[in-house]
Amino acid sequence: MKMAPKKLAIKHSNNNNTNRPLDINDILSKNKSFVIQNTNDLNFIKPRLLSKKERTNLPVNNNKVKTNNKVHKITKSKKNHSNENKQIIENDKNTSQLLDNNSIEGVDTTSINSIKYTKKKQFQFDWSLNDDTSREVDPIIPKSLKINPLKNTFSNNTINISNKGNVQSQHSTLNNNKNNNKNNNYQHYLDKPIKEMTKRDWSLFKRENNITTYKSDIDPIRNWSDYNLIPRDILTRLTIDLGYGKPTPIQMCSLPNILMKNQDFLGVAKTGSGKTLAYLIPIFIKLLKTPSVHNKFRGLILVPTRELAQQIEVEGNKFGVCNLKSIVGGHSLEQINRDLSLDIDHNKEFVLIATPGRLIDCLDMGIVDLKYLEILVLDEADRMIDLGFEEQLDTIYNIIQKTRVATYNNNNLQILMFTATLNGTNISKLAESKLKNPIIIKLTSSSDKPNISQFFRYCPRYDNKSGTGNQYLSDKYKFDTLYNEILPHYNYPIIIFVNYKKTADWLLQQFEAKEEHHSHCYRVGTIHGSKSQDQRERTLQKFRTGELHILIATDVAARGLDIPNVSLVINYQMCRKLDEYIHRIGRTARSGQSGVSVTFVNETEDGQVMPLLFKFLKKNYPLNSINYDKNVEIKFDLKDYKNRGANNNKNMIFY
Ligand SMILES: Nc1ncnc2c1ncn2[C@@H]1O[C@H](COP(=O)(O)OP(=O)(O)OP(=O)(O)O)[C@@H](O)[C@H]1O
Repeated sequence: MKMAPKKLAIKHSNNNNTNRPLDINDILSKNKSFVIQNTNDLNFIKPRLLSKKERTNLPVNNNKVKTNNKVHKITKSKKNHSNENKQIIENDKNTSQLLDNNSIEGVDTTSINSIKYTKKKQFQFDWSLNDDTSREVDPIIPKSLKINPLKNTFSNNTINISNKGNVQSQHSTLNNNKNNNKNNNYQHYLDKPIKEMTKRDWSLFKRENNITTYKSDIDPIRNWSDYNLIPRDILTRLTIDLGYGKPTPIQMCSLPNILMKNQDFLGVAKTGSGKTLAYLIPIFIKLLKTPSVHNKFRGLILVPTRELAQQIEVEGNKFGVCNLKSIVGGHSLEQINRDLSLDIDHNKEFVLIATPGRLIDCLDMGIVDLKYLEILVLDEADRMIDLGFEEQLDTIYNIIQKTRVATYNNNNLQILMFTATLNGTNISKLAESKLKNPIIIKLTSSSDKPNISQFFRYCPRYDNKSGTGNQYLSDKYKFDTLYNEILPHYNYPIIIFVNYKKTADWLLQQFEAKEEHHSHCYRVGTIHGSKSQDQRERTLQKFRTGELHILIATDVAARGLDIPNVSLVINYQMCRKLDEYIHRIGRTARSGQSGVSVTFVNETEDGQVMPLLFKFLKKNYPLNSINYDKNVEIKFDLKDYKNRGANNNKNMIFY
């Protein structure tokens, strides 16, 4: 119910009756003085009920309501300025009353009452307009949240998020928020200079990047330029030439810890997460910072496979700050000797990359010496143990300890280990025996897993009468499934992993046989241990350049190989170890991309490893990334999986 508004006066304003209600002009023209002459004058100020329709048709009144709503809002939001508010309300009230008193009509007094009510009864929140709880400044909400400015429906409220994850506010509202935050001494941790980061900021930052640290009192870097660790030429190479806007989480941790602590280091991070640069950049910086030892290897990187050694050599030499040289099996010692002196700049420091066996040969023959070694990296350390290199690693380590002279740069040999999978006992044995009081960085939370859709396809083993497996029939079924159902849906490059060299060669023949009858042509190559080193290198090079579409490989290609844009990995034969599976599928979905893996399984051949793998995947990967067909569900008892979000599909579609 509302009191009679003064609008009635307007209604009758043309009335010549002397008793007509006065309108505002009359009142103003009477110099704001109104004297009630007789009781009739009072009639129009008597309260009168109005219908809703009448009320909404009253512009004067509506304006008044707006004014009062405004006052109401101000009252609510400015608790910290209550005196000021009081003043505003009082002013507004006075203004209203002034109008009321002068015009008498046009005032909705309930509005004023409501202000009083608001002030008295309504709960006053303990923040002011200057406090901001929006996403842009909330440290708990990850900054990586992408806001598409084009989809922002609030006009002028555009928010740009740069590819480095920095929020740039373009609208005054957000700028105001920032300014206000400054006034309140509050800044998001990514906007702070690194020195001003608090303990809490660091823990939020680490949580956001899935970083777990042990025995490290050095905070990570957030950008390449933090702590001024990286010299200008390396920085230019990283950001301008390679276009790497910011370090990956493992690089954020490895750089400051390795460079500022001079302590041993163990880094565990998923496949394709940039582990190679996580040790190469610190090596470069360390060797550049300290006095040169001409023509001597000051850095050594040990890797399990030849291909990985050569890949690191190529990647590292792109920086142009050190001479990186690789020595691998399959090359004669004469050739290695020759290669070591080719294409080198004597003003730059030397870093050696090697597989353990060949390195021992070269040390024995005096082709290389490690007297001046300052930093040793064991990349894919667990794989080296799996391949039986443990003894060789010990030999190399002993030679280094014996021959190494204490340089003026550094008395300790700094040892770094990197791996994507922590193969329990083996790696901890190695870490214990080789690393002294290491800093350990783990980036292994489930959200940090590569974005791979993993499919499991049941492929039965066909048995002959004697009950032994009919390899031909089994393989034929798999190949037809692969060729007809899966490959047509994917772009190259594609990698097919097998367990045996003979299976690789057989598969190649099947592809070649198909090409005779089909117009579609896959260019396929194989890589395995029985190929000469030269053949292996040429095949890999062709695959990298796109000359080959499909690479059929044994596990020589499972570790570390970085071939961009691999869309699909096939496990034509499931491997025997969980960590090998992780490394194989890790050839796709590298550096933040997504990918697909398809694994052919049956209970006869994979009965031992698959239950363990499914258990592992359930614990460590998002279940909706696991897909399998009905037979896989039955044979491996995956009902529980389905309930929890994995996808089973009778007619599995692999894309
Ligand atoms: N800071 C970065 N920003 C973007 N891309 C990067 C960055 N650092 C490295 N990369 C790219 O990411 C890809 C994967 O890197 P890398 O081969 O070092 O991975 P990895 O962790 O060693 O993988 P694996 O465990 O399989 O050996 C490479 O193509 C590399 O060039």
